[in-house]
This record gives sequence, structure tokens and C-alpha cells, in this order.
Amino acid sequence: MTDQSLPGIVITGGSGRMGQMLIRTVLDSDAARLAGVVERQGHDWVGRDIGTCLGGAPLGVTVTDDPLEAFAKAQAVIDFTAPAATVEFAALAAQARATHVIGTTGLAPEDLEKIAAAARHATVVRAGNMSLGVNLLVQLTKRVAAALDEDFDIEVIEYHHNRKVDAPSGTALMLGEAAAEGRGVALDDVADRGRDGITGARKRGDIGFAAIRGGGIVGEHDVLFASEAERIVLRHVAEDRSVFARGALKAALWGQGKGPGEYDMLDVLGLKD
Ligand SMILES: NC(=O)C1=CN([C@@H]2O[C@H](COP(=O)(O)OP(=O)(O)OC[C@H]3O[C@@H](n4cnc5c(N)ncnc54)[C@H](OP(=O)(O)O)[C@@H]3O)[C@@H](O)[C@H]2O)C=CC1
Ligand SMILES: O=C(O)C1=N[C@H](C(=O)O)C[C@H](O)C1
Repeated sequence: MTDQSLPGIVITGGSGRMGQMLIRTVLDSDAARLAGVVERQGHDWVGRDIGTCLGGAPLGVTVTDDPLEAFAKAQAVIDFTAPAATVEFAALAAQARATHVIGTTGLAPEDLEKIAAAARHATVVRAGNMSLGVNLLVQLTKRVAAALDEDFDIEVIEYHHNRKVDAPSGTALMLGEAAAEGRGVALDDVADRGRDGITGARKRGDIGFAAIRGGGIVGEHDVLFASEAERIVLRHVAEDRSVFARGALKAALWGQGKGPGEYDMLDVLGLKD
């Protein structure tokens, strides 16, 4: 019997790669309960018990295509879906006053504005990567970039599976932002996000991005600092998706009782400078 006093968590996009991992992570947790699973209208999981959808015994949670109804019965929503869905869910989570944990990447500036508006009414925790390791790497990147001058070229290289739809990855952008912050520059002024053809020589001070896509790679990120005489490489490898799911659940629990506002995993993990 599920303990109804535990914070209730809704997972959006439950059939996705992260959705399934998140459902299992919440079900395995003794600090939270699965309050709902949302799929889009017409999805063949809608109306079915989530336990059955996952190939096991019924769990008493029926998959719904009505996000507001699900959010209203929960304390937090964990959302790893797609930009258009996440913007819609942000407004609904705010309406329901549920903590909204956003892992979705590829968000455009106008999406971020709408999320910021929702965060005026509810707690939002958003990060392009919810793992402890990457968030430590973000802080290391900032420190190394601050310690080195522009004799060191900075490149962020990311490796992902062949189903990923956005580039650079959310993590690569977090690392690029950290490097730019360490250097005291704005990333938008120095980012070089795609090289093809006669590009000319590399511009001093640029921060370059490269995206590799292949097979089932979960997610790997290198930050390269290269001078004429030496090279430093900071590297993170996600062995499986559980690191993201565990971070997301931690964020959902951390968000309970926080006031409205937009936070990130550095807040959750206590890693802010
Ligand atoms: N921050 C982090 O730590 C991490 C972030 N991510 C990010 O999470 C996102 C999802 O990744 P992944 O799980 O691999 O992708 P998937 O494509 O496997 O899953 C996305 C899921 O969202 C569903 N979805 C999309 N729109 C809606 C909607 N309107 N209503 C309900 N469900 C919807 C999709 O359903 P359908 O198939 O019907 O479209 C699908 O089931 C990506 O942006 C990825 O970059 C991934 C890992 C870690
Ligand atoms: O799409 C993925 O899979 C991942 N996306 C995130 C990103 O864009 O950085 C995090 C992780 O690397 C996996």
C-alpha cells in the first residue's frame, strides 16, 4: 500500500527513454510516490495502468492525457519531454502550484521566457543535466576557464545516441556558459556552434562546440582547453540514465516548500559559488 503522505510525483512523457527511467526511480523511492503519468492524446498507454504498460503487475495509477487533472493531485511534476510540451506543462504546473522539474533541452529563448513567467507562481527547477557529476564539472569548468587566459582555446565536445534531436546538447551549453562566465565574457559573443567549409582560422577567445551522434551513447561531454604546448580535458561520462532520474527526483523533493522562483541543480546540490 502506497503511503499517501509522501509527496506525489507526476511523470510527463512516461513512455519516453527518460520517462520510463523516471517512473522506475519514483517507484523505487521510499521518499516519494507515483501520483500520475501523462501521455499525449491518442497515445496507446492512455487509460491503461502504468504497471501493465511497463510489463508488470497493475500499480493503481492510470495513464492520463489530462495534465492539469494529474498535476492538481500532485506536489511535483518531472518533465523530460519536448520544448512545446514543456512550455504548456509549465503554465499548468504553475496553475496547480506544483513544483515543475524540467529536464527538457532544446528550449528556445521564447520558451525560456514563458517558463520564467510560470516561475513567478510556482517553483521551477530546470537544468540541461541533472546528474551530480555534470554539475560538478560545470563548477570545475568555470574555475579552470578563470585560471587560464585566451592562449587556451576552449572547445566543448558532446557525444549522444542517434535519436537525439537537439544540438548542442543542453549540457554542452551549460558547460559553455560556465567557461564563458569563468572568462568574464558572454557566451553569445564568443560561441562558435558549427564549422563547415572554409571557416578561416579559429578566432582567439571563441568557445567552440562539436556534436557527435551515434548508436546508443547515453551522454558524454568533454571540455577541452588547448594551448600550443599543453592540453587539459575535463570529461564526464553517463553510464546510464539513472543518474539524470535520481537528480530529477532529488530536485522534486528539494522543491517542496520553496517559494516561487526558477532554480537549477547547483541550487539543489548546494554547489552554487
Ligand atoms: N536534463 C537532463 O538531465 C536530461 C535531459 N534529457 C532531455 O529530456 C528530453 C527527453 O529525452 P528522451 O527521454 O531521450 O526522449 P524521448 O523522445 O524518448 O521521450 C520524450 C517523451 O515525451 C513525450 N512527449 C512529447 N510531447 C508530449 C506531450 N505534449 N504530452 C505528453 N508527452 C509528450 C514523447 O511522446 P511521443 O513519443 O508521443 O512524442 C516521448 O514519450 C530531451 O529534451 C533530452 O535532451 C535527457 C536526459 C537527461
Ligand atoms: O537527450 C539526451 O539523451 C540527453 N540530453 C541532455 C542534454 O541535452 O545534455 C542530457 C544528457 O546528456 C542526455
